[in-house]
Amino acid sequence: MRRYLQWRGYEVQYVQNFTDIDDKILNRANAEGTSMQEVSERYIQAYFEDIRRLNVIDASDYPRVTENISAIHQLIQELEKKGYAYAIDGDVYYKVQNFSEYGKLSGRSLDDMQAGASGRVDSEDSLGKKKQNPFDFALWKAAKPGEPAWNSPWGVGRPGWHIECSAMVKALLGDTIDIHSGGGDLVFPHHENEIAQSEVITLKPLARYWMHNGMVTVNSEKMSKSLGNFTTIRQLLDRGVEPNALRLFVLQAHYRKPLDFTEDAIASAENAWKTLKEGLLFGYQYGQQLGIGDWGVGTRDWGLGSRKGKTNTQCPMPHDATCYMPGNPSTAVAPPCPNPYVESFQKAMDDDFNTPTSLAVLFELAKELRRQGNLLTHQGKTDTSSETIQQQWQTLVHLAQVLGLEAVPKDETDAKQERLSNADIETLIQQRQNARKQRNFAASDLIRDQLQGVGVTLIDKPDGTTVWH
Ligand SMILES: Nc1ncnc2c1ncn2[C@@H]1O[C@H](COP(=O)(O)OP(=O)(O)OP(=O)(O)O)[C@@H](O)[C@H]1O
Repeated sequence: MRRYLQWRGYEVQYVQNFTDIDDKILNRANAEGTSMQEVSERYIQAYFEDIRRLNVIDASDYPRVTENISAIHQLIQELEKKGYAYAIDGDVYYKVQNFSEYGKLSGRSLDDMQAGASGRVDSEDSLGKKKQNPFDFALWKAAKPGEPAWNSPWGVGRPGWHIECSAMVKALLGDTIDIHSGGGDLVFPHHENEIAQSEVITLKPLARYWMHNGMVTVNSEKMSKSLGNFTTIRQLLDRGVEPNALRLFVLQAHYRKPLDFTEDAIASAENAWKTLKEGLLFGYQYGQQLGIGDWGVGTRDWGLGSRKGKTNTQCPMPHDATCYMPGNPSTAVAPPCPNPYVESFQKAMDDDFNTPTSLAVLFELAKELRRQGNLLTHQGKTDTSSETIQQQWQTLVHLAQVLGLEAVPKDETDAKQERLSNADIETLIQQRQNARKQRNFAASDLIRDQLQGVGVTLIDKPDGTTVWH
């Protein structure tokens, strides 16, 4: 999302907060005999390690709750002053009844919710005596013995969960933010409560857009820590799943939809990445053969700066049009000129970040390049002009980069190693025939899959021979 907005010419300030204090962290620290800080720090570092392996750009800021206690105090005091909060026995609660718009994000009405929750007692108010309404929520909690705690106007305690986000948004970004994101499981009560806390103070919308991602599911159930049905990013990467394959796994579904995690889905994302990677490496493999040098490979200053109204004089295509200038280029490949692929990609992404459709554009290009590559390898020529192929490749590299998908050969020989001659293919087919005769199907499947991975499909004929394309 961030890369796309930058590519469209927006300046993006992206703040991502860490909840470094909550009941689960405290329980873990107690179980381990360590401190809350120690547990939080360990998982924050683990998070950075994993997310960077996935090629996710760092946020502009990573505020933590424990670093924003005074901003939290200030907000709670303002809420109290305006009659939206009340203190009782060292706790402070938000009075939902006083906010007439409570429930507007999730489409719930307080009256309906109250009817459905009569007699309900929750863990924040174990005796059911402190809250005036069961949907009032804690802004500040009196400290229990042994818990980390801060002095406050209401006594020693710690912040409730929801207030941290309102306080950090206000402190770091201002009254209204453009986009607020988060998991769909947070719409109620978390985001609803954020709105309630922020908007009665600022009298402005908290966010212009809410982007809620669908849940990753396992057998149609949410993948979660508490259910224990999770596989971590690290487990997947450590067993050899490529970061880009994981990206594809996520991007192939629209972000608002659920995403079912299965081994088959990961395997199919890995296959998809092989196809895309082949396309992304095309220029490094065939640029020389097509007689147009390295196509900008090695030049690292393409298109820096704003995309608006600038003509890229370095564009290798003979034309007058404005070339695309991504805000954050990290590849050494020249940007493409305007073309229907770029338009389709942009149209899909402008439609609430429709990544499945935008990926289809990438695969169309990758498959076309694979076709060209096969022709060049096996016939030594193609009917399509070098300029056209060059544009297709540059388009693919740049659009893929907008989705954080990148592939660069480790060294120049690397790419060539993946190139098989006709004789190589025939030899592999023969080896596969031998394996099949010996009923070693694991070996024969491996050869077929390896060939498929580089774009060579084998077709077994009824007469026992194998042809390929
Ligand atoms: N299965 C999931 N798919 C997508 N996002 C998720 C999923 N589970 C949690 N999130 C998001 O991750 C963030 C952290 O959530 P949280 O710590 O509550 O995880 P959790 O696994 O649901 O925890 P627990 O099971 O202990 O309640 C939230 O933004 C949440 O919306």
